[in-house]
Amino acid sequence: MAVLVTGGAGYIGSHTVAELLRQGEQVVVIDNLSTGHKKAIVGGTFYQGDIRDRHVLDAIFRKEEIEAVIHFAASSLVGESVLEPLKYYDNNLLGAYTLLRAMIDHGVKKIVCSSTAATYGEPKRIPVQEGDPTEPTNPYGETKLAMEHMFRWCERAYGVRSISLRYFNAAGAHPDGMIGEDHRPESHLIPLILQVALDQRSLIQIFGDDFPTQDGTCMRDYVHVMDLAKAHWLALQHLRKHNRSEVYNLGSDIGFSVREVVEKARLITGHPIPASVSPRREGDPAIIIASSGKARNELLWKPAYTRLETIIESAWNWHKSHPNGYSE
Ligand SMILES: NC(=O)c1ccc[n+]([C@@H]2O[C@H](COP(=O)([O-])OP(=O)(O)OC[C@H]3O[C@@H](n4cnc5c(N)ncnc54)[C@H](O)[C@@H]3O)[C@@H](O)[C@H]2O)c1
Ligand SMILES: O=c1ccn([C@@H]2O[C@H](COP(=O)(O)OP(=O)(O)O[C@H]3O[C@H](CO)[C@@H](O)[C@H](O)[C@H]3O)[C@@H](O)[C@H]2O)c(=O)[nH]1
Repeated sequence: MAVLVTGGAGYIGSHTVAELLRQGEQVVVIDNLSTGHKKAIVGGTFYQGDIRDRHVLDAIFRKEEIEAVIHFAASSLVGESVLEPLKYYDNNLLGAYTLLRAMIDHGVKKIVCSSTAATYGEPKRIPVQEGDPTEPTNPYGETKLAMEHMFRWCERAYGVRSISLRYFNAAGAHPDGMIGEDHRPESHLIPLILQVALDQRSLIQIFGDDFPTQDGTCMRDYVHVMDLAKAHWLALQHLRKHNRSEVYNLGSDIGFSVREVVEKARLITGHPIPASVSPRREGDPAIIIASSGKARNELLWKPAYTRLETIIESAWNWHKSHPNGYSE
């Protein structure tokens, strides 16, 4: 039996495929390569296709023996989602719906899916726990929350069990140096900062310094992509053993401001990394920091790369050795 990974050519998906293969799982990947890279798929059987295309899904479910699905395929940029909300309803909600419908029709009843800290919006308390209010401040978080709810309703009606993993800010790269982050255009803070360190950009723009935080810049919880990958395998094991739906936060449980991230990157790269302050980016909450105690207790998740220095160093190793990402 195989695990179907949607979005396995993407950043977090490709690291999870590597981890699943290391654990001895059979892997099948579906990806439309809209933001992913064929070179990032380190093994398994690859189908190039769109999860909103029922014919492709039917062909995969008929041909492969799929036991469970790990679902990454989505659009995931906060700023873009404010400018193009319908793209998010289409890809994230219609995508999840079409996938779920196909799973049900083919008798596949386990799914681990990528959710996000953006489901909380501006958290009511820090660190944020899974039972806290979810009030997204952007369409991206809204569509991921709707996806979570859809899975929960389908548990009762069709017996589908889901684990939704709400990741905080993914960063870092595989220690082997074979895969890493390559988004085009890049919009995430750490890779953008490292592009400045590689002299590919002249400066990093800090989106707002008037937030209610210690230095006025947004605070985020950065979690290593290898730790996220491991959590997916643990979640799959949990579903196999307990057959129960759950939601888990996945973060390092420590917050760093944008200025602190820039400062740490200066120390690690030895580059001055010029920065300038520009207006706030719409949809950005001031502070998001996880409480990941539930995942640590129930999934026995033990993140190995929790220090921000280690996370930035690992990303820096990838960017230095692949200055043009997968294009080389
Ligand atoms: N990167 C983060 O910090 C972060 C944080 C929280 C949640 N997430 C979630 O994790 C998941 C993966 O994020 P990522 O950073 O690896 O993104 P990514 O863009 O690198 O990966 C997404 C992959 O899905 C594919 N894809 C997109 N739409 C598709 C479709 N309709 N059919 C088939 N393939 C499709 C893309 O080609 C890409 O390979 C997303 O669901 C995202 O919302 C990411
Ligand atoms: O050039 C930049 C880019 C980002 N930021 C700031 O840096 C922080 C992190 O931004 P970014 O790396 O774009 O991540 P987020 O917008 O926090 O979103 C990420 O983290 C979320 C979970 O917290 C996920 O849901 C999203 O998919 C993922 O893109 C935010 O405060 C941004 O305003 C800047 O100041 N300048």
